[in-house]
Amino acid sequence: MLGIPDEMFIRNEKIPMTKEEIRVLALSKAKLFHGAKFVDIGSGTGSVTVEAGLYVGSKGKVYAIEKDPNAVELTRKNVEKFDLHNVTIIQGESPDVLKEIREEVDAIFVGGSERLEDSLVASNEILKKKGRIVIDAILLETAVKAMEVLNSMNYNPQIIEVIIAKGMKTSKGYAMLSRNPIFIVYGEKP
Ligand SMILES: C[S@@+](CC[C@H](N)C(=O)[O-])C[C@H]1O[C@@H](n2cnc3c(N)ncnc32)[C@H](O)[C@@H]1O
Repeated sequence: MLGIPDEMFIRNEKIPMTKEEIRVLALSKAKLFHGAKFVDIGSGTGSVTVEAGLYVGSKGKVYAIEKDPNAVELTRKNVEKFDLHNVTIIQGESPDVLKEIREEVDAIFVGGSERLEDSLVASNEILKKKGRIVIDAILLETAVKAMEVLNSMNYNPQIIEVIIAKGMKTSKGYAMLSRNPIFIVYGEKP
């Protein structure tokens, strides 16, 4: 079951989190399954890592890659909070540290888009055939770049724009608060 409420994670206002509804969509586009091997590039708070770790279960595996030491610590705390034992946290920058993953994986999520093109090209090296890459982008330029690179690798990329508002209870009723509009780009390795 996907969709852990955001409130259940330990958070840090300086580290932006992929929101609950976006995680559900992104991981469904990744075609995650029980036993899958998954990579989270730019794990930040660890919300996607935790969600994926719970979903793939004890026979699956999650690699969380994060360059910011504070975010690495936060990922570690959330992995511990959810008592996960199938997560390997790798501190460092993608694509440099992707070579530390010495097996093929089923899906890769890119939530940290610095050095995007190089990360996607290196991701292709460790992804199984028919495996999926999913990129979460706030900027239009990031989404366009992701589409271009996936196209050049024959991944037949798709893109969706997600606009969600969540109800917040006030004294007068529910106010619908906007979640950041976001692009999700995804494609499958031929
Ligand atoms: C939007 S935030 C985190 C989103 C994360 N999915 C979450 O739910 O918390 C993006 C993170 O990616 C990291 N990042 C960006 N580019 C990266 C790269 N090339 N390699 C590793 N980490 C990266 C940043 O340090 C930041 O913590």
